[in-house]
Amino acid sequence: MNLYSPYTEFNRKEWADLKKHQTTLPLTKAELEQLKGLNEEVSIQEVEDIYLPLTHFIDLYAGASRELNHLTASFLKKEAHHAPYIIGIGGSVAVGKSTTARLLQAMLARGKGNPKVDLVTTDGFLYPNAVLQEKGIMNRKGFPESYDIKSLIQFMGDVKSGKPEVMAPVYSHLAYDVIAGEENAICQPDILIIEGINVLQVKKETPLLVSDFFDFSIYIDAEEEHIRHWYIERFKLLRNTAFQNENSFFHSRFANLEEDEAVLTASQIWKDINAKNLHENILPTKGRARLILKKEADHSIQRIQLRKL
Ligand SMILES: Nc1ncnc2c1ncn2[C@@H]1O[C@H](COP(=O)(O)OP(=O)(O)O)[C@@H](O)[C@H]1O
Ligand SMILES: CC(C)(COP(=O)(O)O)[C@@H](O)C(=O)NCCC(=O)O
Repeated sequence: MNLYSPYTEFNRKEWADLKKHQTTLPLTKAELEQLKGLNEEVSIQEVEDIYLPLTHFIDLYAGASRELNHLTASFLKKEAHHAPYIIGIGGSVAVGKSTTARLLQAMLARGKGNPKVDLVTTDGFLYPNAVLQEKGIMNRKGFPESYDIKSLIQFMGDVKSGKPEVMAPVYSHLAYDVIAGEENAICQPDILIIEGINVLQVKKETPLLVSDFFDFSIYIDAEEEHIRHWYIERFKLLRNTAFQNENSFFHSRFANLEEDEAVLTASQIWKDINAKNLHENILPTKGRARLILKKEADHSIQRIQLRKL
């Protein structure tokens, strides 16, 4: 007997067949290049097969959610306030969350009525390095205790309740730290995408969860061996690019590593930090996502699972 699964599963072709006929691609190849992260592969075919049906589906959901807000307000004899449609994107370090988030942002913004779509990453809510050092958890960056989860939940609540301007702190991968005094203003977007490894986590210390504010959620999935490989390849690329910048936190540590040393270093960081975090805190949240996108070794999405309930 097959166990009940809360997900309906599609292979790539089945999913691609769901796209509306005669839809023109909202992105050019050049724009796609700009949105791609380091060591990420996304083809125009991927946009057509995966992201076009996905954008259409989210558009439908967002429209229905706006309608529901109006119905609820009318029932309560209140004015409907501006509540953004919030999409959470989770998954491992180096799985390609930021590429998916940027692609969705660009495509949703080109949809009917040209909605205002903002994107925030949860790394801005990491404690600054000085605080992590004080707490003795500098090697736990990305683990639940390294985030100021209360500020993140306050931020989500303020955005969802339609505050005219909510400030999001900014993280720099170059400085490997939150940038003191730098913030992005989030001003009543129609859609907010929030991306980060921790967005689907259940933390007992706070009565509310980040995901309580989500209208839709996506988990980017792949076999660990692929993600590990992507992490190491990206580290090798960073050694020749970002780490060469003298302002990079990693400049003095990693810029002059030989190739084999770089592979060893990246493998060690993966094993000690990111793989541990994946097993303990990220993978267990997969089943909480509305949609799971499973990537193969070439980064292409080949399996899509959509929650039935
Ligand atoms: N040390 C680094 N220096 C510069 N950029 C980095 C560094 N580490 C990660 N990045 C970039 O930061 C972004 C987020 O990376 P990550 O948190 O691993 O999530 P994902 O790969 O799932 O988007 C990616 O675009 C990646 O290329
Ligand atoms: C900053 C991150 C924790 C990701 O943060 P996110 O935006 O997912 O909240 C991650 O990219 C990271 O730096 N991890 C620490 C180990 C490492 O340097 O790979």
